[in-house]
Amino acid sequence: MSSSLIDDAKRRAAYKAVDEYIPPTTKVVGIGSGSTVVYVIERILQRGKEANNNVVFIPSSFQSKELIVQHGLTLGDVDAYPEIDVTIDGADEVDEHLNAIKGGGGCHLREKVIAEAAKKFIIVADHRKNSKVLGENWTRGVPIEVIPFAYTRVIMALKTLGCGNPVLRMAKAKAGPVITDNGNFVIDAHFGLIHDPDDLMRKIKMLTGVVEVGLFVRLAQIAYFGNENGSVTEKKSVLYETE
Ligand SMILES: O=C(CO)[C@H](O)[C@H](O)COP(=O)(O)O
Repeated sequence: MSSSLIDDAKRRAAYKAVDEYIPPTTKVVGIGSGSTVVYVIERILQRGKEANNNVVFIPSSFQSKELIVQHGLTLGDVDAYPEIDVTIDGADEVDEHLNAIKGGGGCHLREKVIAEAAKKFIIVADHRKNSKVLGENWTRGVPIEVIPFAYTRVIMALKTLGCGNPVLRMAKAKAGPVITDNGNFVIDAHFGLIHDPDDLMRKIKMLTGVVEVGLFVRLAQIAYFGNENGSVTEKKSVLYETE
C-alpha cells in the first residue's frame, strides 16, 4: 500500500473521530501525538474559527503543542484543565479489547496522562494497527520510558520478564539515544504476543527507574481505523457498549 493511501486512511479515521466525538458543546480537547493526529488538527481547523473559539486544546508532546500554537488554537495544559472532555490520539497497535501499544513517537508518558484525564479517549489509526492481540503486527516492542541513570538495570530486568532483546532507542539525526520531552530514555521491549497487557504493564511499571509503559489498558472507548478501500472500521470497547 502506497504512503498516500496510508495517509488517506489515517485522514479518514481522524476526520470521523473529530466529527463524531467533538460536538459543538466540547470545551476541552486533548491532542495526542504522531502523524495521524495531524489530520485530527486538520479537521478541527475545517470547523472554522468560530467553532474553535471557546475550546481549549491540551497537548501531549512538543509536537502537538506546536500544532496547536502554529494553527492559532487555544493552548492549555493539564494543570489548568485536569479534566478533559475528549482526547484523540494515534496508536501503534490496538487489540480486540481496545488495549493499545503507544509510544512509537516516544510521547506515551504525557499521552497517558491526557488519556486518563479524558472522559472519552478515542484512538485513530490506519488499518495496519488493527490487531486481535498486541504484538501481532507491531514487533518493534513496547516503548518504556526510563530515567537515564537506570536504563542498564531496566534492560537486565526486562530480560528476566521474558523480553529476549530490549533495545535502547537511538536517535536518527544525532549520535546517542532518543531523549523524550521529559528528558528520559526509551527502551523498546518486544514480548511476542501479549495476551495479558494489564499484567505485563504492571510488572514493567514496578521496575525501579521505569517512568511509564506504552501499554494503554482499558483506556480507549472507541478506535477508528481507516481501511484501504476507503471505509473506516469502528471498534468499540465492551466497557462502553451500554452508552
Ligand atoms: O504513541 C504515539 C507517539 O508516542 C503515536 O500516537 C503512535 O506512534 C502512532 O503514530 P502515527 O499516527 O504516526 O502512526
